Amino acid sequence: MATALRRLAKCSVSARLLSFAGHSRGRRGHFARPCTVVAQRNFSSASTMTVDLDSSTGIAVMKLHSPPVNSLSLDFLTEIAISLEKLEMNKGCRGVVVTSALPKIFSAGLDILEMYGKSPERCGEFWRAVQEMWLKFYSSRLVTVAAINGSSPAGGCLLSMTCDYRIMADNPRYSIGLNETQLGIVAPFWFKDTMVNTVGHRTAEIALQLGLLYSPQDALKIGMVDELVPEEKLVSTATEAMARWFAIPDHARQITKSAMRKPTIDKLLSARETDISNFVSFITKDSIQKSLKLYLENLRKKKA
Ligand SMILES: CC/C=C\C/C=C\C/C=C\CCC/C=C/C(=O)SCCNC(=O)CCNC(=O)[C@H](O)C(C)(C)COP(=O)(O)OP(=O)(O)OC[C@H]1O[C@@H](n2cnc3c(N)ncnc32)[C@H](O)[C@@H]1OP(=O)(O)O
Repeated sequence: MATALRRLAKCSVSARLLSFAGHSRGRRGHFARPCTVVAQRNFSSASTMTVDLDSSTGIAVMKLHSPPVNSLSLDFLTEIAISLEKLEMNKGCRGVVVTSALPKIFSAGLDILEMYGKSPERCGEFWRAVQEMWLKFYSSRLVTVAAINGSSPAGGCLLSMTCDYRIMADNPRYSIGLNETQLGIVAPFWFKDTMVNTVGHRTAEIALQLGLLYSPQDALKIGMVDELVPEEKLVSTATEAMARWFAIPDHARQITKSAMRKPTIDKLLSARETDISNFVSFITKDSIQKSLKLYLENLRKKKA
């Protein structure tokens, strides 16, 4: 623990985030390199991720480790966003591979327990963290590659779709997609926009309404993921893929990325508070709370 805190302090950064979308604020500095950041929930619980930056390649690997299913709670979302921000501020870092340290699951999506039985204030705080994570990843100056080594429903799929490139383990037991409607909830406009930007309007229309979860093969067919590989080759393939992106001058790639994504980012930035109040009033409705309760019960029954 003491070692982890010391490493965290050593890696602490303070630089203005080089964000071409212009919405992020930060501090100036750099990591000691090579560097392992062990993010600690409340600085006292088990680690929720590791971030290893290889200073010789400029590639960081962010491994999510929040058992049992990497569900995205307020704390975990905040850790993820802060970790990306630290990498952004490190001039030695050019790209990040996001993957899971858990077997069979990339991320189970947003933590349903953050949306069930919580006060409106807490729901609002949670939703702001979801927005923040999306904004940071979608606008990142870094090359971002998702190495999807397990199932990735809803918010997990969203996280992967914020990346520049997605490689998934070719295992028919895994699935990926925005399945919100299956829970009786609705993917907000910026989840929808990210999906449309990834797979196109018609495919997104069908997938979102039906809350479809795709096998890796089907996800490849619709363009939700870009490549399938055997699981053991996932991280090495991601590192190789990164080389193609690194071959392009950073400024040209970043400006192009911004041109592609800025309208979608600006849409959320200009409606952030309204989006939070829409979420809070939607999620705290009795009928929606009942749907979430039922969904949670079914998850538990499935296990029993
Ligand atoms: C008018 C309105 C207009 C606009 C709307 C405005 C606003 C928008 C409103 C809402 C938007 C919300 C967007 C939501 C996004 C989401 O991400 S919701 C989460 C969706 N996720 C899922 O559906 C995944 C559910 N989980 C699973 O399918 C499986 O757990 C798994 C495939 C991921 C893993 O399977 P297994 O390995 O078999 O593991 P278990 O199922 O046994 O699970 C272990 C343990 O974990 C708990 N759990 C699983 N997922 C979650 C989760 N997402 N959150 C919290 N907890 C989760 C599960 O219940 C088990 O718990 P225990 O039984 O051990 O206590």
